[in-house]
Amino acid sequence: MRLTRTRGTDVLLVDDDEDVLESYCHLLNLSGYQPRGTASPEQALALLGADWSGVLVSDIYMPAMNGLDLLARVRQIDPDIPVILITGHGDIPLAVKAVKQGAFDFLEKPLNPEALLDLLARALEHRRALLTHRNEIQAAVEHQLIGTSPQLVAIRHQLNQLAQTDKDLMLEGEPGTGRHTLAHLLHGIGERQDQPLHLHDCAAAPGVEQMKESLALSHRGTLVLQGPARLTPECQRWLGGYLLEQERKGNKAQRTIALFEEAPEQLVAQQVLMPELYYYLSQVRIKLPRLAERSCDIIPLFRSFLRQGCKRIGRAVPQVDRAYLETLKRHQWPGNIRELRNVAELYAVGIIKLAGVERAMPAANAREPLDDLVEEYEKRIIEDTLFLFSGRVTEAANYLGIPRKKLYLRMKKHQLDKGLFKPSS
Ligand SMILES: Nc1ncnc2c1ncn2[C@@H]1O[C@H](COP(=O)(O)OP(=O)(O)OP(=O)(O)O)[C@@H](O)[C@H]1O
Repeated sequence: MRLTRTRGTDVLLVDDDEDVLESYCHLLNLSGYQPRGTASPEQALALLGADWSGVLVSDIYMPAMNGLDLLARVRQIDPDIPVILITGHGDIPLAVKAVKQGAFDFLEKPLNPEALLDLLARALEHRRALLTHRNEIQAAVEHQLIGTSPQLVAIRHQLNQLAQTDKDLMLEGEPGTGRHTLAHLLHGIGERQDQPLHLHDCAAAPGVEQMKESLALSHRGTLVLQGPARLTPECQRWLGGYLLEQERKGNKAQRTIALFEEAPEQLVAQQVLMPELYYYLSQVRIKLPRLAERSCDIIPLFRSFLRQGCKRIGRAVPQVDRAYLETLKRHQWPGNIRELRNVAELYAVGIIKLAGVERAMPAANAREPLDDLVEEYEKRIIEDTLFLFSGRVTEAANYLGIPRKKLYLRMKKHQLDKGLFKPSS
């Protein structure tokens, strides 16, 4: 019996006895399956891929490769391909060993056809549900993380894999590089998605008792630690012990994601991050690059934020000239993606930043006296910025690069009330 590919095949059978293969295939064909059989485990392995939606059924005793070795090799291709092993009559210890090593289940010889069909139906359903879930995760990650740089592609891949585990981890990166975005995304695509995500500001709540409160608030969900090096040494040691204990126990009370702004190794060297907490958290780590280090993502991000900004205020997406896009690419982006988002949102409301000197969109009407135009322009910029920061004057002043007091004076001159820009609740 020769195999060419697994497409269209939902059950792959492996047995060194060709007659047995024939009879299994016959039974499965009659039951509506699309089986393929092979006497060669190597050939079966060559046919499998990580996205195959079928089930592998194999004899455990074969001269070329025993079923347990075949199982281990299948798990290297995709640990979730269901493998059903056929054991000798009464060989329960071996069957139990196979299940411990990841087999979906086992059946004893002589095979009971009904039991085989029943088990196959369950295994296929399980596999299909798992692949659907995997695809959903992938789609969510693709949709929410914009960018095609090699760094971002690697991060997406890491996220897809992490979403299928319950591992605690550390996320390192400068502010604005997307640490909170990744933490929320991981929570949203993982098994704890229906439970709370709780943010713990370690500088504001550094003690053990405060940590215990946050652990209770994130029970069954996700705890995001913002800057764990700001916790007291006592709290860090306590937390390190708690997390380790939870991991040993299995079935953790919550998943913990620690966000770092500085390199954790440096914090350990400075003796502000306790080694026990560092070693525990550093088992899984994702490093987010600065935006300037992945410049090919700048334009797609800008365009996406611009589209979102325009949609929110109900304006058509404006044309962006090439020279301006070049300016964006050359900028160093000390505030990373957050800064880019602000620039794109200002662009959406008509303010062009970063073009060497800030300039407005070409004036539609230049017949008024210059002073009036300048006044009008200043008022519009202040309005737009207040709109962008939802009436938060300090942030708007920082953005415009003027002292808060000066902004208040200009707001008074133009009779602008910050309350008008606050989102209505
Ligand atoms: N890959 C990405 N694709 C699209 N948007 C992103 C991406 N990464 C981050 N963002 C957006 O950039 C902004 C900043 O991201 P985020 O808040 O996650 O950064 P951060 O590193 O946690 O910094 P901060 O602590 O300042 O919030 C957010 O508006 C977020 O939606």
